[in-house]
Order: sequence, then C-alpha cells, then structure tokens
Amino acid sequence: MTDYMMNPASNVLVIGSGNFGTALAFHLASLNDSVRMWSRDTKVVEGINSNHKNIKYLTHVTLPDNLSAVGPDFTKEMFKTADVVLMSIPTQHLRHILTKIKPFIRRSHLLIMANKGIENSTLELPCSIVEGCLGEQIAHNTVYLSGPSFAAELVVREPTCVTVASKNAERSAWAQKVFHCSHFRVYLSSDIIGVELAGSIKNVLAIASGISTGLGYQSNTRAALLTRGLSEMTRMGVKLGCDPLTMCGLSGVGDLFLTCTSEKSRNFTVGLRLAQGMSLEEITKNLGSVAEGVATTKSAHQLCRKLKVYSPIIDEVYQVLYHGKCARDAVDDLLNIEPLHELHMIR
Ligand SMILES: NC(=O)c1ccc[n+]([C@@H]2O[C@H](COP(=O)([O-])OP(=O)(O)OC[C@H]3O[C@@H](n4cnc5c(N)ncnc54)[C@H](O)[C@@H]3O)[C@@H](O)[C@H]2O)c1
Ligand SMILES: O=P(O)(O)OC[C@H](O)CO
Repeated sequence: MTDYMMNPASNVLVIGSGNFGTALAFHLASLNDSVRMWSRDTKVVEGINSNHKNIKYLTHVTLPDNLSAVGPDFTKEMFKTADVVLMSIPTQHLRHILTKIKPFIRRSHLLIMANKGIENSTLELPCSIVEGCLGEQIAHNTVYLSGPSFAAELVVREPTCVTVASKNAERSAWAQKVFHCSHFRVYLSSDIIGVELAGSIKNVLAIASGISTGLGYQSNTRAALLTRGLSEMTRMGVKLGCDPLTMCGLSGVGDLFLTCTSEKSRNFTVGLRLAQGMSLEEITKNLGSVAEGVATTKSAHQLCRKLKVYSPIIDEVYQVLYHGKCARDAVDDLLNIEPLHELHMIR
C-alpha cells in the first residue's frame, strides 16, 4: 500500500498566497501535518511567519502554527519536503510560474491546480498549460479542483462541496483524503476539460449577471441569463468533447449559481460596477484581487469563434469589456435575439 494511503496527513506546499491560496492553506493546515505557503511578496512571507497573518488577503484570519510561509524565490528544499503541491495562481500567470518550478516537480508529488480561466495567448485551459509546461506524465497525475467555494466562506468553515478531476483515479482519491472533513466534501470527476471549462465560463456569466443586476433587472431576468448562459457553456463543452452532464455538477451549475447570485463574487462585482458606470480600468484597479472572468471573456469569445459555437451572452460581455459597448445596449441586444429551439446546437 502506498504511504499516503496508510497515513493521509501530508506536508503541503501552496503556491500563491492570495484569497484562495490562503483559504485552502488554512483548511489544509487543520487536516495535515504542515502547510507552507509560497508568496512572491517578502512582506507577506514575513507577516505570516512573524504574526500568523496574511497582510494582503483575508487579513482578519489568524493562521495556525503549522502554517508558515516561504518565498519569493523557489528552492529545491521547498519541494523536497512537500507531498502535495497546490497551485492557486491566476491563470494568465500560471505558465510563467510552472516554468519556474518545473525543475523541482517530481512524479511523486500530488499536484493540485485550483485556478479557473482560459489563457489569453493560447486559448488553453489550465490542464493544457500543465501538459505543455510539465509534460504528459505529470499532467496525467495532476488533479484539478473546481466548484462553488468562496475563500471568505472557507475560512469560517462554511459547508462546501467541490469537484476534483483527474485522469489518475488514485490521485483523485488522494486529493479527496487530503481535503476531506465534515464541512468540506470532495466529489470526483474524470471530465477534466468539462470541469475546467465550466469553472472558467461561469466567471464570464457572473460578469453578465452583475451587469443585469446593476441595471435594475430582477430575478426572472437573472434566471433566464443563467440558463441561457449554461447553454453556451454546454455547447462549448460538447464541441470540446466533454460530458454535457458535467455542466450540471458542482463545477457547472453549482458554481454558476454561487457566482452569478452573490456580491461576494469579484466577477459579479465587476459587472455590477460596470453597470453603475465605472470604467473597467478603474474597477480592476480597485478590486485588489483577480476577477478571472475579465481575461477569460476575451479567450472565451475567441474560442467560440474558433469552435463555431453560438455564444450571444459571452459575445455581449466581450463587447462591453473590450469595445466600450454600453451595458444597457448589450442587454437590449440580448433581449432582441430570435429565440431558437431551447437546446439548439447542444444535441
Ligand atoms: N477567491 C476565491 O474565492 C476563489 C475560489 C475558487 C477559485 N479561485 C481561483 O483561484 C485562483 C486564484 O484566485 P485568488 O482569489 O487567490 O486571487 P487573488 O487575486 O486573491 O490572489 C492571487 C495571488 O496570486 C499572486 N500572483 C498574481 N500574479 C502573480 C504572478 N505573476 N506571479 C506570481 N504570483 C502572482 C498574487 O500575489 C496573489 O498572491 C483564480 O484562478 C481564482 O479564479 C478563487
Ligand atoms: O470571486 P469570484 O467571482 O472570483 O468567484 C470565486 C470562486 O470562483 C467561486 O467559486
């Protein structure tokens, strides 16, 4: 029997000390032997090690004694002592960081990716970026985590259910053990692309939902927007060979409901503020944290053109974000499209 099966507690290295990295590190520290968080910012590292606080993200949370910080350099030692390496870096920067840590990654590491998004320069999901940077074997063993999980709720131990997807069932089971506790449940999937695509596109739809709310539209409109958005996501998934049922899971409708209905969502907040007349530049500058949907909108719009997928909502969000289209005109144009058969181009 493999070591981790005998003793599920592990030494964890979390790369990325933002909201989600900090929340996951906090959770993992309660279940595992030791957790180290890597940050590119020396002051964040010092704050965690001297005061048990992250001075930039989730600043109110007191971090436990078995959680320490490392960085800004990467060293061989950090990886040698880790069983689990969890990445929580914004998708547009993932390739750069993976290239840096490549010499230190071993096959024995349980590598978990927690980011959501589609890379602008390549239109690739994180799973393709991992394969391109670290090779087929490591990609085969990597686990992708997604689902409805606000960082701020994880740190108050709100019951949360997520999905992990991997080509390697044993690694998924390991990840399940590493995270599992009474308030954090991990479901399994083998549809990596479906899980990652859903987690990326829901952020674009959350911007749309924020715009709709900001313009004063109410619950009927939101329900229609989410459902028609789900169709766009599903059409993309089907073209990419995913199981359409993945879109009904935690990483699909689960995260779609969460993110499109709450002001706790940064993507929803971006849409809300756009509708209130703020510029995208001003919004992203003041957010203090990444809203992946902003960059993903550009990639999703291009990907739909490439795949020849009908995507009216994604396209309108793209026009608002990148071509200065008035948000109200975008909603009017969506309301004026000719209704098709409801499941048009999905089946
Ligand atoms: N916050 C959440 O509730 C949540 C939940 C689920 C998934 N996610 C996903 O997790 C990922 C990270 O989100 P977050 O909320 O932690 O973002 P964040 O903006 O709070 O933090 C991002 C972290 O990445 C670091 N970073 C940014 N650019 C970098 C670069 N070029 N090199 C190295 N480090 C860099 C920042 O310093 C920061 O520590 C995103 O893909 C997000 O969609 C977030
Ligand atoms: O704050 P958001 O919009 O980035 O959403 C965070 C998570 O993705 C929710 O599952």
